[in-house]
Amino acid sequence: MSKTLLKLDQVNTYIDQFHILQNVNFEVKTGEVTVLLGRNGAGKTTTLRTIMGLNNASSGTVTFNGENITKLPPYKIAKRGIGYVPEDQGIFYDLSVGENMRVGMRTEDDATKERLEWALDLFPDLKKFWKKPGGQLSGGQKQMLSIARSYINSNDLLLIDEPSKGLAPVIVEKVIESIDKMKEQTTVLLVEQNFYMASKLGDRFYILDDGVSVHEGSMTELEENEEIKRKYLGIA
Ligand SMILES: Nc1ncnc2c1ncn2[C@@H]1O[C@H](COP(=O)(O)OP(=O)(O)OP(=O)(O)O)[C@@H](O)[C@H]1O
Repeated sequence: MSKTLLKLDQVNTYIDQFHILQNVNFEVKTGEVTVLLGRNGAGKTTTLRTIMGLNNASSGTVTFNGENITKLPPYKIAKRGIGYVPEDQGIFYDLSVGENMRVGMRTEDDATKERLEWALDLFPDLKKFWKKPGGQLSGGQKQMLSIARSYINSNDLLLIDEPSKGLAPVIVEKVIESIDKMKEQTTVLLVEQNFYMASKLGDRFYILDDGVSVHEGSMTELEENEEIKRKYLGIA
């Protein structure tokens, strides 16, 4: 059995007066890709933001690598080894591709440079447009920059929010290929509405419905369960 890297235990998060996450429980195991699924507004992004400390859990515990990180500020959580690729990608539009990468670097040691080389081999467009402003990249290139930037630090866990959003099928394939390569080295928690991508990459799944974790299991079990797919994901 692989080790639990991240655990959410009875997590509740409010945004203003709205009770968004309601006793959310789930685990991410080292070396796996865990996919968080659910309809629009189910609370997937809020879950990632709560893990990163960008939304505060009002009760419950987030444990990472055996440490309670629930009350830590976001920069400390990032330093513990969690990379975040937000839904809006978080690109600095006026900075070049190279500057966006350097801003994201925790250190510039040899290991980081090696990871940067690896990421640029994976996404040759980033090398090609190294000096181009981030704002001028295509949607797919911005997604690649955001993923590559999270990868160059030595993180134990990457949180990736809907990487397929707005991308053409051919670019979705490219993003799948890149996450597939990254998962050999980093554990991933993926939020994804594109079931094709989720099933290609995922080992385990959790479904959120109205802020409540309602189902979990192996991705193979979900692929075969037409009822759950229809009820919570609106497919099949
Ligand atoms: N800043 C905010 N202020 C008020 N309500 C918010 C805010 N951010 C999120 N919400 C609400 O929280 C709920 C969960 O939103 P969240 O973005 O986590 O869902 P999601 O599952 O990621 O949805 P999607 O798949 O559409 O991105 C929604 O009802 C949303 O309207």
